[in-house]
Amino acid sequence: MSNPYPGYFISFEGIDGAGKSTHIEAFGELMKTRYPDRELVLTREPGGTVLGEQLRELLLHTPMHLETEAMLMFAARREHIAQVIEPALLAGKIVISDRFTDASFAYQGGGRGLSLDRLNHLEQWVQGRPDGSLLQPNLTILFDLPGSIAEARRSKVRAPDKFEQMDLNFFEKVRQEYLRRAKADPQRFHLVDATQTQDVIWHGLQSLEIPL
Ligand SMILES: Nc1ncnc2c1ncn2[C@@H]1O[C@H](COP(=O)(O)OP(=O)(O)OP(=O)(O)O)[C@@H](O)[C@H]1O
Ligand SMILES: Cc1cn([C@H]2C[C@H](O)[C@@H](COP(=O)(O)O)O2)c(=O)[nH]c1=O
Repeated sequence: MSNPYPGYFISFEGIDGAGKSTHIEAFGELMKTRYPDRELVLTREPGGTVLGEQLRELLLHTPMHLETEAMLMFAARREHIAQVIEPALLAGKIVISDRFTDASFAYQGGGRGLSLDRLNHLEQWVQGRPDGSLLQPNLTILFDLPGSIAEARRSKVRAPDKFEQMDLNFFEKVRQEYLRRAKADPQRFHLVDATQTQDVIWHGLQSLEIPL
């Protein structure tokens, strides 16, 4: 079901190091140029609110039970939706989020092995609307990259957080769950072959049709 909001919601997804952050701001600028009448909200998960950023600190640096981790991801998301995403969409804005619920299915589900049933329940709770539909991005841009290439790219830039310390097998499972979800919902997902050069990827993003 399509979103009933006048705004438009885009999420960027992919395993750590796939190249989302490299492109997200430029993509936001592109949206501003293309749709000057629309305000843009650039945000991220976990995060996007004061509480969400505090939860992000905990989630990225503190070991915890898998179910605690999943519930905190969704708690941060609930706050994000209530304070940022839904008001912006109701006001007709374009929202671009660096990650959303697909990340929970990919990381806590595919990567760590939490049952998809549990995640579906949390998703219903947090994103369910009175008419029974779910708040979902209109478009999800998935940067797909083998874990080994992402690992090499990551190691050049920064000290790893809790997730980035996971091994290749973890990231391959995360990647496969992202790909499974993309295959199950081809209308929402746009798959980017992130092995390509930044220029080629950027060119592809520029020619993406956004039905606004
Ligand atoms: N197409 C590309 N080819 C080669 N290197 C790239 C490409 N895209 C991004 N990089 C480099 O890879 C590194 C990781 O990119 P980036 O930070 O954008 O990944 P990310 O998906 O946002 O990761 P995270 O989710 O962990 O924040 C950066 O050093 C970036 O310059
Ligand atoms: C939303 C969300 C995120 N994660 C993980 C994925 C990443 O490793 C970090 C966020 O770091 P980034 O540099 O901003 O990409 O959090 C997760 O495991 N589950 C989620 O729902």
